[in-house]
Amino acid sequence: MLVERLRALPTAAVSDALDRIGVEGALHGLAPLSNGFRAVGPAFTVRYAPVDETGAGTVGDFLDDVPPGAVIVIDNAGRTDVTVWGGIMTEVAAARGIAGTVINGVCRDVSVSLTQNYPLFSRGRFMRTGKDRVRLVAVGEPVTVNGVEIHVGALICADADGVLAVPAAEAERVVDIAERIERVESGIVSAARAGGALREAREKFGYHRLQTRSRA
Ligand SMILES: O=C([O-])CC(=O)C(=O)O
Ligand SMILES: [Mg+2]
Repeated sequence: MLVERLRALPTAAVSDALDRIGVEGALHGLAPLSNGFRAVGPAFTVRYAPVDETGAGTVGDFLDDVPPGAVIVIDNAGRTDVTVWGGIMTEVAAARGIAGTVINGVCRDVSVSLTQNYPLFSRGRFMRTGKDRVRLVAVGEPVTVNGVEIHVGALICADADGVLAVPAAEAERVVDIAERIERVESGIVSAARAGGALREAREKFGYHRLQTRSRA
């Protein structure tokens, strides 16, 4: 299954595979709260906006609608001054088998995520709540993070290096290419460890052009 194959791949190889087919999927500026965090699964998208004149707004009630195995992608327009995720949400998401949460913004109650080993990826951490400050404006609609459009069902792949969104229609091709890149890179390391020159191993295996755009 595609999600399982993706789970075995580092984001670095998947990113190179996206480069190779000319698709933008890397979400610049997002990082895990802990280097051990890894999350792979179909995106469940959510978007927030600042509260309007009614002042009514809150954080997180959509969680009851998220299926197990999904990766929640929250777009709060990159805001770092108010949270859109916290400890209660972490506890509930972890208990329900949600694969992780990616936030174009910040979260709080970080220690709960670390204790629960629940994978969170964000622009950072901050304690001031989004309650009364943001309102949910879309669930299940495409969101755009740093120019990358993410649709529901795009495969999210996140690890210590950061977060990628792979469009569902390209996922099989991307996984095939990324697996090949991993095999080639292993071959280079083996050849260099066996005493060969790194320069020669890279040349022989075509390292410099693994990620180069190709129509083949
Ligand atoms: O206000 C928030 O960011 C939500 C929060 O603390 C929680 O879910 O525990
Ligand atoms: Mg809290």
